[in-house]
Amino acid sequence: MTIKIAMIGVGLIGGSLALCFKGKPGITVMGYAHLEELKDKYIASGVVDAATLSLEEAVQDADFIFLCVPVGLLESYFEQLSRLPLKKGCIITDVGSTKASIAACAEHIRLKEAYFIGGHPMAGSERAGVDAASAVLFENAYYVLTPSVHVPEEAYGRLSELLAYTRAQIVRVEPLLHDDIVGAISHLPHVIAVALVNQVREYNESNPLYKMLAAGGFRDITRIASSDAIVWRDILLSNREVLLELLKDWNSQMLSFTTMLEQKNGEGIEDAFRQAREFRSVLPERRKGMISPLFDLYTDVQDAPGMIGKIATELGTNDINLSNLEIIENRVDVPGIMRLSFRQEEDMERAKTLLSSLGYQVWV
Ligand SMILES: NC(=O)c1ccc[n+]([C@@H]2O[C@H](COP(=O)([O-])OP(=O)(O)OC[C@H]3O[C@@H](n4cnc5c(N)ncnc54)[C@H](O)[C@@H]3O)[C@@H](O)[C@H]2O)c1
Ligand SMILES: O=C(O)C(=O)C[C@]1(C(=O)O)C=C[C@@H](O)C=C1
Repeated sequence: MTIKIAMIGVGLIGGSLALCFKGKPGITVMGYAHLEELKDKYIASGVVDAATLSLEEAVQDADFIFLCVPVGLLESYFEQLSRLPLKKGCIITDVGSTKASIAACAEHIRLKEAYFIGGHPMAGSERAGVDAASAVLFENAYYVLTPSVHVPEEAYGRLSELLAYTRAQIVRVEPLLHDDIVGAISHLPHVIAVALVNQVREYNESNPLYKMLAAGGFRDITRIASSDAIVWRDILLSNREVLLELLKDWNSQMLSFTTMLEQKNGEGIEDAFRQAREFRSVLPERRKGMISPLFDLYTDVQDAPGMIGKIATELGTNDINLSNLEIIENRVDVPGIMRLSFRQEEDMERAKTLLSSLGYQVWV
């Protein structure tokens, strides 16, 4: 039996899903591109089996259709699909970071022979486009599905079964609840990161020392400020009402810090840090693999040509799986100058033993 999957939008998320499915038994992945140059790029990058500029051709006889475009385009694509001949029992799903608006749209435009199941993989990155796609992006991440009451269990089961290729863990959530929660843990943090970077950017205009001294703390909290402008414009506008409430609460949090500082309330500040640390320490372990390697090792290496290659070769020769290697430009917050990241703790331990035995100073 063959399964045809149509990916509408083959960027970071669509491309990563395509990579999870492509080459699996009986599966063919067809990408839809709205621009000629993208069609060629999707094919050249090897992320899909085939690509087309025709939406009709992309979805013809498809068993699954994934809408992986910015949230602001979801409803228009859903509407176009509802007018096209689709295979009986076809499942349309999306990956949008908000779920209420597309759920309402699917409620309004009832499909005849197909089913809609909203989806949202809780993994991503600040990068965009097919070049950023990765087959391991969703590994161990949660993948939210928001089926309406009209979706038969059989269809939900078929989609869940396909998504097993992502190695993500499926979780079922109501669309409105999804938007409340994801608003707080994803959308608000993006707003805060962007606002913070822009605040510092303005200070930096009068003194470039700001940029120069920006260390780990600033980088840690602002990575997501580099996210794609169009994707995030759409997410924020789609979850506007939730965000307006969240921002009110955020302003209260800021006001509380202002008051504590005005009143020199050290105890209050300590409490705030302690409570935050306690809550953060019980968050589930970092789940996704691509940009958040689990086990980091730091080593001090001489600034000499070939050092990186030498270390990488030693690890490779000893069958130690290195996930990422980074030269740290700013050393204030970490002990070494090279960060080696491993997906397996065992690999990290073996690397530590090996590099120590070769005379490198190593910190975990
Ligand atoms: N970035 C993340 O971390 C993340 C995580 C989970 C879900 N999402 C959601 O995934 C969806 C895609 O985001 P992404 O991060 O993959 O963005 P992306 O920019 O990497 O990919 C978007 C894709 O849509 C295509 N596209 C743009 N306009 C189009 C149009 N008019 N018609 C057809 N295709 C068009 C782009 O060419 C690109 O291939 C969004 O809905 C986003 O909310 C993003
Ligand atoms: O890790 C990141 O860079 C992300 O922004 C991923 C992230 C998030 O906020 O956690 C962003 C958007 C999503 O819809 C899901 C996940």
